[in-house]
Amino acid sequence: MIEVKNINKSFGENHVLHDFSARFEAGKVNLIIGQSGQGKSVLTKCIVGLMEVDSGSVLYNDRDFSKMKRKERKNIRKEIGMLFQGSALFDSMTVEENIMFPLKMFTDMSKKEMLERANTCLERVNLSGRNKLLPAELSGGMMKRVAIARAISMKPKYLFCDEPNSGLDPSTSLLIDNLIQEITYEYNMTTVVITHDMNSVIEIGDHIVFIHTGRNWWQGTKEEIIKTENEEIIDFVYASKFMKSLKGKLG
Ligand SMILES: Nc1ncnc2c1ncn2[C@@H]1O[C@H](COP(=O)(O)OP(=O)(O)OP(=O)(O)O)[C@@H](O)[C@H]1O
Repeated sequence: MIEVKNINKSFGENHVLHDFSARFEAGKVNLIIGQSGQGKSVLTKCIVGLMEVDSGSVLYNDRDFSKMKRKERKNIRKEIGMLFQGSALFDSMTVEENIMFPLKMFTDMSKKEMLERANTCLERVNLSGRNKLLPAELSGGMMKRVAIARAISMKPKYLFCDEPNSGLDPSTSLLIDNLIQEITYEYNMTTVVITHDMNSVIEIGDHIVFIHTGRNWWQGTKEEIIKTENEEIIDFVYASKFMKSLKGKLG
């Protein structure tokens, strides 16, 4: 579980996060949604320690990240898997080498152990036997699956996904969403997904945090978001007049 308590973050005069608090539970897909520029990326960077908060705290299973020394932070980072926008695979490395990269960096596993782990992860994302392919030989959906395999190679407790569906067609997006959901439940991970994709919200949103003006404006489940009368959410979810006209029918 990750708990964010009263975070404030400013850049000069620009006060981006205002007393932001939220809980992201283990074994759940937690979504952070909101319009552009509302603070989703800044919040996520503060949580994973890529940015320092001005005040407030971030707790990983009750361990206060902001009070930790460098070494302790490093240990927490080993427990975090990251799935970046656009997959961010190393072009010159094969599928297998990409997946083994974090293992080489952060563990003292033998080559044989790393290969075994890479094969297990590849199997989990339905890409068994594709070990020797280069990223250029993969489709966008396959690249994303390799990136997921790499993200879970260290058996993370926490998984962060930044716009996992960007650039994918609707059916491939659904496959990726389902895979993220399945591995979250299977490994009891605390998964945090930043997304603009309403299909993802409806498909996998166990817990949804809607960020608006840098505040935790609304939170709830996928069932609740469809029914809410919160004006800002309605504007976000049903962005067009056409979608607004469907609202009653969907609810
Ligand atoms: N490194 C930075 N230095 C200064 N200001 C920043 C920095 N990073 C973000 N900001 C500001 O913080 C605010 C929130 O940005 P953020 O990237 O978190 O928005 P977002 O909700 O993730 O938007 P998008 O959906 O477009 O990615 C913006 O006003 C942005 O200009």
